[in-house]
Amino acid sequence: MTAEQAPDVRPFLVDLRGVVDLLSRHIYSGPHVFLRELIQNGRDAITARAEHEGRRDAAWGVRIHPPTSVEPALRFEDDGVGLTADEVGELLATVGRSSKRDLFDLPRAGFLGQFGIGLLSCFMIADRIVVRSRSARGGDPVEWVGSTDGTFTVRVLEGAEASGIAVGTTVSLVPRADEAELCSPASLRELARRYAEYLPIPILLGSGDGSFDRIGRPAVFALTGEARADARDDIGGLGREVVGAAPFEVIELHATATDTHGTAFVLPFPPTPGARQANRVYLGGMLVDPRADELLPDWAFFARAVVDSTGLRPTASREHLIEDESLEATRGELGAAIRAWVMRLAVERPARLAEFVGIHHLGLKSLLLHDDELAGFITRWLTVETSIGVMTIDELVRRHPHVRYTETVDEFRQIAGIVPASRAVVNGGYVHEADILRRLPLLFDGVTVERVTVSGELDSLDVPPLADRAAALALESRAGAVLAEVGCEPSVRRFAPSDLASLYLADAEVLRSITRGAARDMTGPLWSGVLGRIDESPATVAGGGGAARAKLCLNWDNPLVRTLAGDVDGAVFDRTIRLLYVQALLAGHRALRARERAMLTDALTDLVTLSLAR
Ligand SMILES: Nc1ncnc2c1ncn2[C@@H]1O[C@H](COP(=O)(O)OP(=O)(O)OP(=O)(O)O)[C@@H](O)[C@H]1O
Repeated sequence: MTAEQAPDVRPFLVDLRGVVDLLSRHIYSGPHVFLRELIQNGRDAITARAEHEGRRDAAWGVRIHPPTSVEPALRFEDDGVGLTADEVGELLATVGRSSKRDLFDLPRAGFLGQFGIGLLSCFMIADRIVVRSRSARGGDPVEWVGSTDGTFTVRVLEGAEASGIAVGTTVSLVPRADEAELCSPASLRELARRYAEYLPIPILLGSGDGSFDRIGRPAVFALTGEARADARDDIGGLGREVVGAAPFEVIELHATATDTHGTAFVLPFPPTPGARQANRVYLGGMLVDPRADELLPDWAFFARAVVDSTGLRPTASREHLIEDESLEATRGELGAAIRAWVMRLAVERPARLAEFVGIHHLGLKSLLLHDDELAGFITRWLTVETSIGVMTIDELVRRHPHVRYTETVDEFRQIAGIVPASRAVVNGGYVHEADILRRLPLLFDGVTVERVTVSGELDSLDVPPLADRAAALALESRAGAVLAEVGCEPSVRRFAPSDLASLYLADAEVLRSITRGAARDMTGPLWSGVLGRIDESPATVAGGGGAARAKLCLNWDNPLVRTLAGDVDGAVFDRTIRLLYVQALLAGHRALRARERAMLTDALTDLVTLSLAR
């Protein structure tokens, strides 16, 4: 070939068997979608006929005839615009060719199809597709027969064969034995309902005796204005179906950007952790995605939406939405509607908002950290655990404008046991809790927050009265000698209730260091060395790990502790202190180390022996 010779331009050759395999295995989720594609083609053909004739007949629809013992083919009839002989060759026999794109190759408004592959999905259940059609534009009817081997025939029907064929199209296919179940009346009904129950055209399922069952119901979820108000009960009923229980609330949704209308149902229970949003999306009344999780913003985890749209775009499989600008804009508008509902609830029905927050508090907590405006409305209705009981943040800041909180659940448990009601402390140990508490000064005028620690609270406990100070100090030093072996330091204080003799208290870092110590005892030399170095590191020592020790807080108001401060026999004193130590550990839900278990057994045995000897 010389440089001047025109290149030999040739089209790609397509092996239809490969295309069918591609569609069935990699594009569509399964063979059942063939019915959706047929219904969609019928619906588009009716739209095209209405355009062509300038009128729409309400009776135009689609009729599905399930296979019978007499007639093994599934027949699918529509009253659409039909096809001429030329169109059949052009549109049905060319993979990827569609009449539903405009001059600029964009999807035509009002039409559901656009990719020019839908009809091929029928090859997933049958080896031959027979299409008979009469065009509304005139001419004789035509028959197109396509096979999985990639061949097709076209013939014009005349005379007796043509008589009785009305304007519209009939697709016939004999399902392969392995797909026969899919074409049973029950399965066809289920599929037609799933995909097309909201299509605004008659969809009739033949029962075999010439009668038809109409499938479909009004798309109440997409109604607006007065019609919506009239359909309140039906919308509530749909909500029960979607949510599995009566929805907490029903919110009207609109997104003008994509002509999307629908309803969000607020869950009456918290969603399971990690659950997807599962919103139902219809395009032009046909189901696209029953579990779309990209329709609403992530934060709207408490709602399940059902919407119908003409502006959102489906993927080629028509089973998902394309993540594009229009979906983003829609998400924004629908999110704004849900947010507006929350705000309205706060102003108009605060008690109901409190109920909502009570149900969804876990998820809402993470949301509030990122949304100041919502936080302003919702935070006060969140409940928190405090040392004087569970209460709303509203009540907390009214009773204690200076909010004292702990960073961990462990610290909270320890502190809650010793602080008086006037110095209530809030448990900030649950997920997001401390972050929310720290933001309270920004949300409420005059509120301040303070993080409290175990050692700080211990320091603020009352000391014994002046007259008893010497005896208390002597008790501390005598008990200190006993507890040195377990690295614990006694501290004599006064706290309620007085029948509580001792408390084991330790800051978070001290507890971590104790855990590392226990691990060191159990692991080999390598880990032992690593864990040891953590305790010796400057950061740990500075943080208290090296110097700070766990405290056994002895209650000066307790009669046993007072007795111990008196003239008690050395052996009895030692054993009693050890028992108080172990008892405090157990009461604080601390795991006993080997040496503490031994301490418990020995102390009990010794005390019993001593008392028997007397
Ligand atoms: N029942 C029908 N009546 C009239 N024309 C039809 C019918 N079914 C298919 N066609 C014509 O055949 C073309 C190809 O149909 P096909 O279902 O393969 O793709 P599509 O509907 O255009 O797009 P999609 O792949 O998105 O469904 C259609 O664009 C339409 O012009």
